Amino acid sequence: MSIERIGVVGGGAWGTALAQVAAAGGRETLLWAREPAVVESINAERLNRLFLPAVPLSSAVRATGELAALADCDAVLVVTPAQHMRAVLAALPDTTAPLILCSKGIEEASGRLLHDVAHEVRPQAPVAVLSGPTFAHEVAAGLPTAVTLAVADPALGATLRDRLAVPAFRIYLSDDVAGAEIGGAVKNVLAIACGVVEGRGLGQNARAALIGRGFAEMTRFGLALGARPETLTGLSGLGDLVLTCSSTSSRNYSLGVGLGQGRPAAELMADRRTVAEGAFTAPVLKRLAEAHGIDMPIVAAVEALLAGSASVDQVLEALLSRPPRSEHA
Ligand SMILES: NC(=O)c1ccc[n+]([C@@H]2O[C@H](COP(=O)([O-])OP(=O)(O)OC[C@H]3O[C@@H](n4cnc5c(N)ncnc54)[C@H](O)[C@@H]3O)[C@@H](O)[C@H]2O)c1
Ligand SMILES: O=P(O)(O)OC[C@H](O)CO
Repeated sequence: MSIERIGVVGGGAWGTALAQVAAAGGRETLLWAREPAVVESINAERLNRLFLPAVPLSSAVRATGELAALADCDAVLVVTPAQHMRAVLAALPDTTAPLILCSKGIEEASGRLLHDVAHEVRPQAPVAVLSGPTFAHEVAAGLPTAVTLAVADPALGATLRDRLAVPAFRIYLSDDVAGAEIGGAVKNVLAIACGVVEGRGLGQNARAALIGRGFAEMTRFGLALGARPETLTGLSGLGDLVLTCSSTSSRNYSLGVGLGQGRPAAELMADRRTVAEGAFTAPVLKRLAEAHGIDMPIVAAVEALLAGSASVDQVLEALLSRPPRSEHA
């Protein structure tokens, strides 16, 4: 199987950065963007003025507002916000090209992981997941980055890796598709919690404690849903958790900082153009954890803050007054 022409669905920061990677070496890459202003600024100025304004784009990246234009792509990177993925996949032209899901989240209405959504909507297409510690602006600027590419078929994985990898964008293969997705979805919720710690001035010990205990929650949830431990300790799990929990470059962490400063979630979410996926993942993750009998108190605290059903001081009090337990229980 030869993969030359890559399509990218989603002209936000991450879709644009991935289009830049796919266009390395001057190979034509077609980016579908929902906003006509994004299509226009990429084609006319080589810039995505709305979502990634600081990085000049390769002339091999071409933008379109028509999903039908992706019909003859050999592979399609899907980079919409998680809650819109089903609708956009359903609107894609009839293609059996591999779909590489690059979004991080869980579908709120169904509780399904995104690769399950993709299999349901596009049963003929092979599905892969690309995830890991990746701030879009750094990838687009060519800074060194490593990711997990998870796909059931190792031959397809190798073909996709060989087409997409460049020296500064290292791709590690895995066949643990669910595991790669779970790390990326859960870390966004935990990053909100770490932002709250900063916003409320709780200190760096507290942030490290949240990363450690948050990782315990990610591990419990992941193992219950069939993820492998080495996936959760790898790039798409612990690697991404560390990145997102320690930088205001993260939209999720920044949202948490605002919550920690006592600003209401509704105010912080209003008029947001960019997506903080953890805000949509938290309620469905809490629901799934309860349904599976998995203890996830940090996730529950973030959900309560976002829903406005508890204050920062109340969730802090609840977390600190939990009965002592074994670290490994
Ligand atoms: N930005 C990053 O550094 C980064 C890195 C890795 C993964 N991701 C993931 O990639 C996904 C996309 O994030 P992003 O950062 O590229 O987005 P963004 O925040 O830069 O932009 C928002 C995106 O949402 C799209 N959108 C809004 N309403 C829509 C609708 N109704 N239907 C379809 N699309 C709609 C916009 O067109 C735009 O592409 C998210 O799941 C995110 O977690 C982002
Ligand atoms: O800005 P965030 O919080 O969506 O994080 C971006 C990436 O997922 C980091 O890997």
